[in-house]
Amino acid sequence: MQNPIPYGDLFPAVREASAAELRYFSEGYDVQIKKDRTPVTSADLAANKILVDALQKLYPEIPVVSEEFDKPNPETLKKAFFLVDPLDGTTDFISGRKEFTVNVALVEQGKVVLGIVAVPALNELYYGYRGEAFFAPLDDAGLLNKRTLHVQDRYRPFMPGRKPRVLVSVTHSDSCTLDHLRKIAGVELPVGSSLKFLRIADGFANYYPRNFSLHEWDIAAGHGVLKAAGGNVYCFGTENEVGYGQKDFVCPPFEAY
Ligand SMILES: Nc1ncnc2c1ncn2[C@@H]1O[C@H](COP(=O)(O)O)[C@@H](OP(=O)(O)O)[C@H]1O
Ligand SMILES: [Mg+2]
Repeated sequence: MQNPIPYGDLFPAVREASAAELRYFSEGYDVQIKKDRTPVTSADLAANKILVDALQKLYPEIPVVSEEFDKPNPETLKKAFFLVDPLDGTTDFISGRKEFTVNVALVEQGKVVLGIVAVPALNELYYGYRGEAFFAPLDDAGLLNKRTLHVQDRYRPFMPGRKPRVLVSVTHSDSCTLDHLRKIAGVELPVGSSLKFLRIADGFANYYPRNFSLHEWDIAAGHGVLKAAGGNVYCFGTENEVGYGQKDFVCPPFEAY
């Protein structure tokens, strides 16, 4: 295990990136379509610059991988690296929905150890590091009103007699996840972005299956918070925790609970 990281030093940059996104959200922004045919806005790029600059200044020895920045060969990232998604839920953002997030995770030896997720338009900040997770209002700069997050419900997939509260994407669906949701027959709760992981950590829901590959930056920070709160994210249909630094930063289908 590496030395503990003073992750609180990152909160000012997370707040600054959040404030920038809110300005674009209310005042307008440009949208471009990337090579992978997903959208990126001027808000994604502005937040990305704030976060990447801060990470490189604060922790010059730790490489940064970001959806909107650098995607080195994962094999060069043996020890530790940051995974950043400056604006997860870009489609929600463009639709005027408030469920978009700022995401920073730290991966050590292939496992997520730190997750920081801000939800600018809902004034929420979640963070978790090595077994301790917290919620605080995002504008509570002194963290005077932080509270501990700990999952209460030990739900596991297909528990007999249980009808889970299941998180589903608002904007993306795929046939494999839809088939699985039909089998589960739970109460479906549409929530945008990486906020879904936090809605398990805060007890609103208990299960988030995705039988489809996303990118590691989409899930790492939410995973970090959920894991520190006592939950976890597993490769779909297994009890193996999702790891990071895989080829092209593509993560496997997963279940969070
Ligand atoms: N079918 C799909 N194709 C491409 N990207 C997808 C996808 N489904 C989900 N994603 C990615 O997953 C992220 C969260 O989506 P969701 O709200 O559906 O959980 C989005 O990240 P970004 O907004 O950072 O691009 C989106 O790009
Ligand atoms: Mg994303």
